[in-house]
Amino acid sequence: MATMSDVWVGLPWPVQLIAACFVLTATLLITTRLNSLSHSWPAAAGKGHEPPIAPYWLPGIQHLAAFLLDPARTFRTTQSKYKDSPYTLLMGNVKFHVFGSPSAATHVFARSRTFAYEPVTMSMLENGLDLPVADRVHFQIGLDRANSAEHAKGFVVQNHNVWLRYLSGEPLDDLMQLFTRHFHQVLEQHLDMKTRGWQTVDLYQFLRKVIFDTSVLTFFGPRLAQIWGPTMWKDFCLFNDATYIGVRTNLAYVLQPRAGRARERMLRAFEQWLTHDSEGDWPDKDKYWNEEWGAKMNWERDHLARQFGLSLRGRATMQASFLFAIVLNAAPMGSWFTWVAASNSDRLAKCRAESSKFLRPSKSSRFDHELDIDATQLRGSNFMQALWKEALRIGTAASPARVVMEDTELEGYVVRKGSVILMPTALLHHSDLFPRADQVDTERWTGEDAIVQQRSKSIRTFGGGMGMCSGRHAAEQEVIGLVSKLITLFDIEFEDSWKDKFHFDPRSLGIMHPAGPPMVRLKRRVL
Ligand code: HEM
Repeated sequence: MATMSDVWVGLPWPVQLIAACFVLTATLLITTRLNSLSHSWPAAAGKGHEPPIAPYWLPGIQHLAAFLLDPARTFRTTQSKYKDSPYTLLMGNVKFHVFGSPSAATHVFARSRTFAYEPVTMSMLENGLDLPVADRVHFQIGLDRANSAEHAKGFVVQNHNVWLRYLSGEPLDDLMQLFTRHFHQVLEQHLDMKTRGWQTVDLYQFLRKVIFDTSVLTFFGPRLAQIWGPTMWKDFCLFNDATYIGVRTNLAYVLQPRAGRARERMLRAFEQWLTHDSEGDWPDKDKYWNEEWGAKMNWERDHLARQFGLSLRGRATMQASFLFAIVLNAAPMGSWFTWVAASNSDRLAKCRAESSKFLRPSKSSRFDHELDIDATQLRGSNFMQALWKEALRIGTAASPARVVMEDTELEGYVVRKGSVILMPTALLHHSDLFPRADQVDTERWTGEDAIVQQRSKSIRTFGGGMGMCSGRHAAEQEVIGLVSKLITLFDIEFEDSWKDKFHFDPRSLGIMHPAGPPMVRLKRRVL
């Protein structure tokens, strides 16, 4: 009778090779899984343990592949195994502790020395935008935190404060009025505003382009598009689309050379844009905007960057990172918020009624469709605010991250220096505080009771603490204003497959973009 070894010897060598590889791989995977299982048992809080490590199969890569493929599903399925306890995902041997409770997020965001956001920004600038090595020192933590005088703080904090100053209050209202004027001008270029017939568009791509063109003109003035040239839009899309992986590793632009070249063209355009009269003062006659710089904050940020001695490429990176921040999320939010407002007839009727309170025909006679926004009335519209919160809650994929700077305790668990705290909105926005969490329900946000406040504290679309999105008020005015105008000016019909459901692509950095084109038909309304 033939033994196993006789059978093995009788096999052709390619089959032997495949079988040997299979056995080796299976052994490696099973050993890794068994080894990881031994660290994965839930540990009680207050006993000096780190959050348990969720089991994994792949050595080295650990949870990275699952996380990149579908972060929200990875967070939710793993959380369901650990009930209310935090847990740890390992990616490239770095520990990412996942905390899904609003109280943990509040604690972390309030302690920016222990849980730092600078390394997160640095990763984006280093990987996504290839910040020159010599400039990186200005983004490292520890240079400035102890100083209280503004001029003695480091670049990151001073730069953040410039954003805060210009993206709130009067400077923001001024900028948003300009945004509104530019929006009408850009809309004319993308839709036939004269016809009363139906026009079909891919809502996402259409709004993405409208928001991009309007933002470039409003925030950077007309020179940037002239310098960048005809490849501007394509370059930005190539760069933006590669950046899901690109914020994590610069390899994304090596493996996708077209995206790498597009990024290079973008940075060169910004370099050239910066080399005009850049040593000069801000002219007294221009309040918050001029054609050279667009928004005054760009001039002020560049002034700061020059004071700190950043290279020309470093300064270009700073400006490009702002372009990325203003378009990345506002564009998908535009199409998703349109769907939230217009896909349901009750909501649409309410939105139109509310919009009529803060939109008014423009005094300018440029376009018959031009509407001005009363920002104070907009902020006071409870219904629009509730709808905005629901849209942020459901549409966000982001997981704000902070790097642990010293060994400490969080919610009774030990977290060690060098590990990362992740606070996924996939958990925070879908907790028990939000029954039927996948459905848009503005009623969740009515009343002043404690539960509404608790819900508000759970919404972390804009992050929190020192790294919190400085453009959150701008985003709110911009997107609510733009969508209100769209539903006021047009009847909107979604294609059948989008009527009842918006299909999200979970592989998104902040707000989820749609999976596939949400086709809509638009027809001018008689106002
Ligand atoms: C719905 C749209 C938007 C979303 C969801 C969003 C979200 C975010 C998030 C999550 C961060 C990082 C926060 C953290 O790590 O804790 C961020 C940073 C930032 N965002 Fe936004 N953003 C949006 C629109 C905008 C707009 C329109 C602007 C500007 C006009 C803007 C300007 C910025 C800036 C400047 C930062 C960096 C803040 C800093 O490091 O000081 N964002 N944003």
